[in-house]
Amino acid sequence: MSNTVRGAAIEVAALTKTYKSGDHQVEAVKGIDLRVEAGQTYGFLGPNGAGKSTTIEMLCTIRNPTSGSARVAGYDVVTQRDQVRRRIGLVFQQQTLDLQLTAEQNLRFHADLYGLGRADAERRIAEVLEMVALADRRSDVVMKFSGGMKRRLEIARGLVHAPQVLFLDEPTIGLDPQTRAAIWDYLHDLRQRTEITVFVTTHYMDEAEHCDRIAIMDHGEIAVEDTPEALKSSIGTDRIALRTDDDELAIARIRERLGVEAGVHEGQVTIAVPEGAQVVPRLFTELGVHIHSVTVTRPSLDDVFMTYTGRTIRDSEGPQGSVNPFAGRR
Ligand SMILES: Nc1ncnc2c1ncn2[C@@H]1O[C@H](COP(=O)(O)OP(=O)(O)OP(=O)(O)O)[C@@H](O)[C@H]1O
Repeated sequence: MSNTVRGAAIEVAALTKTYKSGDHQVEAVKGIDLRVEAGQTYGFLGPNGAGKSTTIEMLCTIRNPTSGSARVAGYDVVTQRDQVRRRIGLVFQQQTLDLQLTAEQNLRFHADLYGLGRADAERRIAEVLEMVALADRRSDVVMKFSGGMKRRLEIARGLVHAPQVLFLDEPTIGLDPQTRAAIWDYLHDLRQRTEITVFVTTHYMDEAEHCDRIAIMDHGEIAVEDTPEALKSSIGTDRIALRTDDDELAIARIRERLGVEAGVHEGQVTIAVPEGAQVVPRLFTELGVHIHSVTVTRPSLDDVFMTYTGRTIRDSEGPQGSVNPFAGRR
């Protein structure tokens, strides 16, 4: 099977999904448009409940759209489901390996499902095991593997049938930083060696930096879509985070004296201003509260996320959001 798709690997137009939940309806996806070029690594971000899983499930033909259309690897996800399925690889959050089988047996089982001939299967299995640095563990039962090794094997399995588009839903969730970094190394390597398109959801903003483009979804809509660099430049402000003796008073004074809205994020009073370093002296003279520490940072993808969703990605995992210092900037 050729690994090359010309033009768009994923094309989505006015895609919607409405769930019926008891006597009311949930509009999980509200008419989104997306285009992912072949060969790109595309990051799909958003707070919990934004509609990411629903979207990815529609793209993978697991769920039918309510309306609109989506083409993956050139085929329609509803009317050409089998063609789509043959050309995509899936690595979802749930662990789906057979722990009693060896690494190689798990991959062979998958190769059989996709109808790969014996010679092709052997070649691909050797290649993908090499790619995720598990070649020397091919004969070990998966039960003996660490969390990171299992994840790598899941990725290898998603690649056995040489898909044109690989869908990764939170591929590094719960892994330690070294293993996360290693998995991204494998993904980069994969991109160098093949023309695969990778569509990935993540809660880790540092990982989103690896993507060629990012879409941030919120409340069933695409809030913004661009390259990581362009998104960061679009913010145009620095972020100041303060530890104080009295956050409430600090927030009130910042509003009163500086005319800026502040919020508490991850335990720090946070504001967004154009030239952060120039504002710091005023904080000390005008707030009248004891300031333990101040940090000024240039815009990061965390700030981008906060600007467009009103939450940090870590806040968004909690039960409630918090005040958005970047509010009104969209
Ligand atoms: N089977 C379902 N029936 C009814 N409502 C659903 C169903 N699946 C999801 N939803 C609702 O649709 C909305 C979007 O959910 P979805 O799981 O797609 O979001 P998400 O961005 O993937 O979130 P997470 O990061 O938590 O996985 C939510 O309001 C959710 O409660």
